[in-house]
Amino acid sequence: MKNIVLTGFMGSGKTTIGKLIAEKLDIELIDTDSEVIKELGMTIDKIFEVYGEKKFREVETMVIERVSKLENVVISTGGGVVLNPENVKLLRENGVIYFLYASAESILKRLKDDDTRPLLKNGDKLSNIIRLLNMRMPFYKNCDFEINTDILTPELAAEKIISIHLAKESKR
Ligand SMILES: Nc1ncnc2c1ncn2[C@@H]1O[C@H](COP(=O)(O)OP(=O)(O)O)[C@@H](O)[C@H]1O
Ligand SMILES: O=C(O)C1=C[C@@H](OP(=O)(O)O)[C@@H](O)[C@H](O)C1
Repeated sequence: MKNIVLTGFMGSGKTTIGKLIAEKLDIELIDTDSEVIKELGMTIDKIFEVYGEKKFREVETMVIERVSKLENVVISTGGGVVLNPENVKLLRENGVIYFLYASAESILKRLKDDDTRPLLKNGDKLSNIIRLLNMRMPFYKNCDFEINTDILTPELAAEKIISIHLAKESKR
């Protein structure tokens, strides 16, 4: 089976929905943020503080080079992965890319009390979300399928992705 690759903004539900899909299909879940954390031995927040975003992106691409060679897995990516066309190209080789849409208001609600996302830390959270979301939308829209998480629970979003994916697989 081709990999199920989840993309979308911070708080769009990639980790939550990725876990549900992996459980339901009984396949492995790879989380690129967790792989970067393992690689550098510190939290994402600390990586940004100590090494800066550029180094984080380099290691993130190194991780994607490795995990995109796998098959039959769910890959939950960091929200900035789609910004590098090389990452998208690699992930598409063995996978189908699902964009999890969430509005700025939903993202704010979900991440209101979260302080683990360094890009949302300085300044007003909603302004940061709107600015980044607008800038990134063309990159997210370039994915293969869009799932609106504003109107679906994680459970229903997982089921929808599975049904699209299995239907696509049966036609291969
Ligand atoms: N479809 C959804 N509806 C409501 N809340 C959601 C949904 N998807 C995720 N959440 C909540 O949003 C928060 C962030 O989700 P998470 O899976 O960590 O996002 P990501 O991995 O994309 O950054 C979690 O508290 C999660 O329970
Ligand atoms: O959007 C981004 O640029 C980032 C999203 C984060 O992952 P989540 O989308 O899982 O929060 C993490 O990779 C890092 O903080 C950068």
